[in-house]
Amino acid sequence: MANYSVRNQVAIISLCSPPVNALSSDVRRGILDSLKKAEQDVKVAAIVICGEGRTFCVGADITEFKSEFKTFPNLFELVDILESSPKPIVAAIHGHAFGGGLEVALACHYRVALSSAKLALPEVKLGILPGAGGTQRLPRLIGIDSSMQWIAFGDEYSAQIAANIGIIDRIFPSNADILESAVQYAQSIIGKSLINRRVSKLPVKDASKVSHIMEKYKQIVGKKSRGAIAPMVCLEAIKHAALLPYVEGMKKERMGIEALMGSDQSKSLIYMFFAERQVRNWTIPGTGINSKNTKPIKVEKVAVIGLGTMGRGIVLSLLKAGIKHVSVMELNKTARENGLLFIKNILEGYAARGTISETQKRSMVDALKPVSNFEMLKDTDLVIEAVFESMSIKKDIFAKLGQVCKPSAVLATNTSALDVDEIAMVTPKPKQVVGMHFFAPAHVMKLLENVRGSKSSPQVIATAMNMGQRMGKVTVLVGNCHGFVGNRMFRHYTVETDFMLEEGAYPEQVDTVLKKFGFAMGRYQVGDLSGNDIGYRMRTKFEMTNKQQPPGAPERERHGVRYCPLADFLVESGRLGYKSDGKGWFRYLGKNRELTVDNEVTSMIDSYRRRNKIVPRKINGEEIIERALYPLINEGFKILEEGIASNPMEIDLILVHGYAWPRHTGGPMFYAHLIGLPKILRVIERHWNNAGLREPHWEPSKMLVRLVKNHGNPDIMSWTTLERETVRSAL
Ligand SMILES: CC/C=C\CC(=O)SCCNC(=O)CCNC(=O)[C@H](O)C(C)(C)COP(=O)(O)OP(=O)(O)OC[C@H]1O[C@@H](n2cnc3c(N)ncnc32)[C@H](O)[C@@H]1OP(=O)(O)O
Repeated sequence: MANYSVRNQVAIISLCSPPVNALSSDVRRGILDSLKKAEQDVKVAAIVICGEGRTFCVGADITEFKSEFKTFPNLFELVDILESSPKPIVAAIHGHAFGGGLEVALACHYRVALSSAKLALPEVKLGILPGAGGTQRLPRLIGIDSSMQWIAFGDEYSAQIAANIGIIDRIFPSNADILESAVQYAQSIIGKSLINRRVSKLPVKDASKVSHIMEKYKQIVGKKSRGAIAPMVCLEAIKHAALLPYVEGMKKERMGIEALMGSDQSKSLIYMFFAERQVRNWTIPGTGINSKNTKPIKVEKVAVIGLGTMGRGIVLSLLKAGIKHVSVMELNKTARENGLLFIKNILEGYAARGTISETQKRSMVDALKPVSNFEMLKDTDLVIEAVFESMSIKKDIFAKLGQVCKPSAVLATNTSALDVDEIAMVTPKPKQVVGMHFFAPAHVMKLLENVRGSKSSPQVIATAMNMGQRMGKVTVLVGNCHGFVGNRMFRHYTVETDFMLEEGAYPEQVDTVLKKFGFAMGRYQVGDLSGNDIGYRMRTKFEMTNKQQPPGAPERERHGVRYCPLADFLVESGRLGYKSDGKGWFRYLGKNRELTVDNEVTSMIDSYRRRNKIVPRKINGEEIIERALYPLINEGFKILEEGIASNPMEIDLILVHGYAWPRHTGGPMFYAHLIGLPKILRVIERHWNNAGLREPHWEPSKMLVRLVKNHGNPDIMSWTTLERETVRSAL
């Protein structure tokens, strides 16, 4: 709803829909009714629209998208009504003016804001476009170029930046009373002509350059938002602002939003939006323990052990989260010095770019406390171990931590696959131990996969979850198993793509198909970037690599299971990827490290096929997608079945934020839901029937089988409940 009052000739319409004043049908109706009152009241000479509570307005109510066009006034009707008001309207912005909220502001005749306010048209991130005149009004205020930048990427901007380019007319200090300031501002413009204040009537300044600007953004969008439809539709709509009169441009905008709203990509992105919020409410399956009934312990002092790539990133994440005491322990002198230098340089960079102030930078540097022995960690609240991935080294460290740390200290390991329970058992209090699996570089990557050991106490889990949220991470709680959720699922992707190389595909073909699907890089380029030796080291642990096999051992089999040694050959011939002189699955040439196909790799694959009498066959894009992605989805169902993840959203967040799975498909589980579970199962069963135990990753998940058998293609939100009911009724 919207509240209405009048103060000294100024009518105040305040949006009131906690927590973020989304423009639900009630709020839109409230604005319209209040506007009518203000227009009819002869004592009112100007109008202020503001938001109650913490924010101005975050835009359309996403939960009402299905009925957005049905109830009067919808948003695009409302903005035109506002702009045509004969009385001047001032938008008073604090907090956020996002999406439809900014579009309402653009329809007002003046916009004032607190310096702390943030503005954005982020609709593209929901797979739609600003459908309430945003694509037509913004170019008339700030030009085509800036509008494309704002709308096609949906990023937020400070009120000051918005003022610099002409969106905001007056900025007030962040501690000012926004309503009071806006009312005074409104009084100052009473009686002024509105002729140049109706944005839809203004010309687009750089309209003549539209084709050139459009080309520039098409290129950027093509690279940055691979496979996403909405950014291109946004660009098209903005182009129409330059080429058509406002009314015609609005028709095009409307066609754009009608095409996008309800599309699979938009559904996926909205699902992601809610998943990122839902995941804060963690739960331990089957126990009744959850974020609502468990409190974290207070964490003031944190320690990080190990200053390698992971440790450095974790320290930076802690500093950014405002932790005022971060002990860092690295016994290797060179690694310690390099690590500290790296951290300080990054902080310098943040300060130089204005991401943090000089004062903040100084206090972050002051918070760093290098320590040289375990004794010095005795009053630390949380220790995060980030040393080399070796069980014996980690056990050594945890045994020492168990002796010196206070009993309430939370002891976390940043392992990416090792058994958290085994590590915990060397301490006197295994319930204090938890996994905190960061992703490299930890100060950049948004994902934190927290691992609950079988003994981890609820309070310890709550502390790790809370710390992740303080660091601004998408923090997902998972159970303890080899590789946890992400690495466990992703392994099948690499295994199966390598099988396709054996059978007839080439790395460039596989990567092209995966990039078309939406991955920023294909499986083989990723291998080259992160280093093909990482997987090799892992396979070495299980004695699987080519070199470890005795003479005469079958080349394509390990422990009775199908195996492809091509990745081993690559590493054993020194092709680790970017870092080995630009040689990996591909060759990276020149200053820009241009990716090129390398005949040496092609020959290696060809001769391997000949040696093993494999007759290559044509593998099409559909097969590549199914075989690369469906085993991973199958594993996702096994993870749900085992209670390693509590719901599909958690799995999707992990794959999207940690493994660059394209966000606009909603993650593997949502993608499966869009494709339809019966089809997914059919393909999995076909492979399983052909390969059997030689390819165990194709063994269908029992949960998937049960869901399809009992419910066909149930809604993703009901999967875990239906599974629980089925299992319970079978007992
Ligand atoms: C014709 C179509 C025309 C226009 C289309 C649009 O306007 S589409 C909407 C465009 N706006 C957005 O995409 C903004 C989405 N919201 C955000 O990005 C963040 O909420 C924001 C504004 C940065 C604030 O972040 P903060 O961390 O402060 O809050 P949080 O995200 O936790 O949100 C609090 C609760 O509000 C719910 N919510 C937020 N935005 C909306 C929305 N637009 N519609 C409905 N609900 C919204 C959010 O889910 C949180 O709910 P909770 O139950 O507490 O988890």
